[in-house]
Amino acid sequence: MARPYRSVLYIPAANARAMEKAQTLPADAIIFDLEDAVAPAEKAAARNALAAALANDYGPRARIVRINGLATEWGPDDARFCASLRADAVLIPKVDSAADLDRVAALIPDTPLWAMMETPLGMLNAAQIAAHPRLEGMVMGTNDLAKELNSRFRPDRLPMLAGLGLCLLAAKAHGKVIVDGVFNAFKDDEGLRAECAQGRDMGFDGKTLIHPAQLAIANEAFAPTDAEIDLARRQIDAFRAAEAEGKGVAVVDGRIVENLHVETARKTLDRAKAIAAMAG
Ligand SMILES: CC(C)(COP(=O)(O)OP(=O)(O)OC[C@H]1O[C@@H](n2cnc3c(N)ncnc32)[C@H](O)[C@@H]1OP(=O)(O)O)[C@@H](O)C(=O)NCCC(=O)NCCSC(=O)C[C@H](O)C(=O)O
Ligand SMILES: [Mg+2]
Repeated sequence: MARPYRSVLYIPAANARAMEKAQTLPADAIIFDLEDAVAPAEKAAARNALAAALANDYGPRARIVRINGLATEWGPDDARFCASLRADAVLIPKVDSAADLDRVAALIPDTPLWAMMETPLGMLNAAQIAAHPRLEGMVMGTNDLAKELNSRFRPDRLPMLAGLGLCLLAAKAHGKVIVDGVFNAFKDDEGLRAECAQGRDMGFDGKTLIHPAQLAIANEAFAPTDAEIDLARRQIDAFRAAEAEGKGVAVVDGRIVENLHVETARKTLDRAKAIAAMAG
């Protein structure tokens, strides 16, 4: 992973103050939202505010712009606007199939694309969406998915697990970034911490967030712990020593270490390095 996506903060592009504030917030990435967080009457003004904001310096934070769907009255203008914008990626909402990506790719020839995974059809077509050559990342849209499923919000996210799993498998199969959905109760730190831990355990790269108060929790949850970094170093050293003795297996803390574990250990160290680089 070239850069971390532990914390991916949504900001309504109509909110100039929040966009200014984000230049110094400890977010790995920012989603400047032209879609659901912007009222219909503010769509055009939000585009102008966003163009002005993106002239500013967001440092190492990835700048992702979420457009409206092409089938809406604002989508085509958003796409044309993004074609001339210096953003790191364009995020397309409610992607049902790879054909949805083709349509946006034709209007935005250069910028990497990301897909909101938030419809039942999108879940079922996750593999073809993840395989799209212009796609760089996926974002779970668990609010829209819950709406489409008519499911209830539960702390264990049982109704979401099939969709989360399908998208994770698709993203990992094609080497794409995948970020978990938002936690709506932005004043409930314990609830957020538990949901971040679940997302990290499942294999997500990070979590989308709606408020700056959520950043520290996500950054901690999706970073390797000191214990994981220490273990990774010891596994690499032990395996190297075993190899020097002509063995293919080492033992660390009573557990076997093989080639595949060394690969995971190297990824852990790379991830820690990328996170340290974010801090400057
Ligand atoms: C949820 C909010 C409406 C709360 O706003 P507010 O009441 O203004 O919060 P605070 O007073 O606590 O704000 C304190 C300061 O922090 C700044 N702030 C607030 N939110 C953000 C933000 N997202 N990014 C950057 N800065 C932010 C305020 O400006 C205050 O600053 P200061 O003036 O210095 O005190 C609000 O947080 C909000 O609008 N959040 C984003 C909502 C959003 O983007 N929703 C759409 C994305 S979620 C989604 O669509 C998911 C998906 O599609 C799905 O289907 O699941
Ligand atoms: Mg949504």
